[in-house]
Amino acid sequence: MELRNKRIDNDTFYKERKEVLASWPTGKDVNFEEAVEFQKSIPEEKIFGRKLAQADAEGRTLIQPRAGVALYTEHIRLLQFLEEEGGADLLPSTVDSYTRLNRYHEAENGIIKSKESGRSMLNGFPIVNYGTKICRTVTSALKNPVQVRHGTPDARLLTEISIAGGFTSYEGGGISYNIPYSKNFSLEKTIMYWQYTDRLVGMYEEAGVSINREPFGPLTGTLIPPCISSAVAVIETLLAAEQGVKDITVGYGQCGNVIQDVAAIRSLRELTNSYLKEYGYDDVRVTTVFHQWMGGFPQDEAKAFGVISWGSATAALAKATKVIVKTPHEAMGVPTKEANAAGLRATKQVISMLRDQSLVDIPVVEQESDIIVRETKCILDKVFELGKGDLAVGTVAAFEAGVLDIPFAPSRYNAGKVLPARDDNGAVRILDTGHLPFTEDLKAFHREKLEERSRFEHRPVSFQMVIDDVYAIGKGFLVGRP
Ligand SMILES: CC[C@H]1O[C@@H](n2cnc3c(N)ncnc32)[C@H](O)[C@@H]1O
Repeated sequence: MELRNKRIDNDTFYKERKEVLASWPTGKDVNFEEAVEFQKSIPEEKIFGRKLAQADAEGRTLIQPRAGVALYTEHIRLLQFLEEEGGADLLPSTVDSYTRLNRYHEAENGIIKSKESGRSMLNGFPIVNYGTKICRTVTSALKNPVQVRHGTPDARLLTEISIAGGFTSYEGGGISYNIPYSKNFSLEKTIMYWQYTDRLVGMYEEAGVSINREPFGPLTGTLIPPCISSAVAVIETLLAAEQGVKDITVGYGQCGNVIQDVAAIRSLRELTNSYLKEYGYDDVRVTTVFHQWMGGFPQDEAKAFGVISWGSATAALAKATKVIVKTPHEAMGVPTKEANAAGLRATKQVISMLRDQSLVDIPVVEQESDIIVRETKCILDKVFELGKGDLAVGTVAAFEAGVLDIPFAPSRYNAGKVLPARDDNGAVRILDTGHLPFTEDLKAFHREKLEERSRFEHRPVSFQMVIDDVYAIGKGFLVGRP
């Protein structure tokens, strides 16, 4: 089948679905009509998109951790602890790395070793191996809505079992779970795999079951200019909407300059709504998610709480619908449930104290937001042009041409020519625009911002600034000063 941004027809979908459900034994337990009935039996307060919509309407920021362990009994205990002791408003199930690569045999071994050793030998929850019934045991044991978080280029079977298993939200996308995560995975293939995922969500929507979808905003989490993460988020939103998805949360990873971060959330919401409207998807609900600092973390737990609180404050001041919470064990690896709950409590404390304040409409944020909107439109207009109007085809062509280019991404399909560096206030600017289709005035804006830093530091604008900014975090700073 050729790549096209077109709703997958039923015959094609059902033919592919047979192969997908046969790709691991637990796939045979998935029955769409039965799963629809199960999803309809889930209480209102556990429907992910409903809770997001309510918070958005009230201008509140919900808190959500990442969490996942190998044994499902332990996973239930972990998630119950995070909602009881951590105060999580929304729950995750972070999937293990083997499952993300469709290596279910190794995930199976991980479960066995975990049972033998009494500790989690996987870095997440292996949804495919457990299958529908056990997933329902997990999701039914919790008070709050539960979302599947992962990083899977071919997530078709994972989607089937996740939704049948009672999860009411699903993260990821054909670009955001490929380019930042994989080296050799064909972008064309992952876009098509994620069209399958979104078509399945669309079919649940048509059957009266609303599943929230969340493209992965942070991408590589390293100095990502807001216009690049916004362009990817809008593309994945439009591709999902074409398949019938009606409930979308677009995301962004904290970069560190508060004005720019607040502007990034403001412009992301504006861009997503305007592009949905422009392309005729008038009935898609849009919310936003802010990811706390995705860069390196200090080992010292008190310092880590400082980073967590800073991300919490920015999320609150940006009026993000939800914030993804880090833990004081971030520098070490998979956190204990206690550390995870502590990160949540610190976050809720800051979010609550700042709930009556906002920076969204202050002039400097509006100015920064306008820049991001103009930059993102330059990119997206070129993507549509390269695709001769077809967004999916245009996306593949845009990566080939370097029009879409994600800094520090491992994928061979990524040009890797765009070089970001921080300006004198720590905002992420673009030192080398590569093949980004920016207008001259936008290029001049970035050059001038970096010249300001150059004058302050008495050194030329150079690649050394990029290196210094990457290493600055480890020294507890944002801007890598000489
Ligand atoms: C996107 C990367 C983020 O996911 C986090 N992460 C990955 N696996 C788990 C896990 N199993 N439990 C908690 N956090 C996790 C990791 O610490 C990092 O902050």
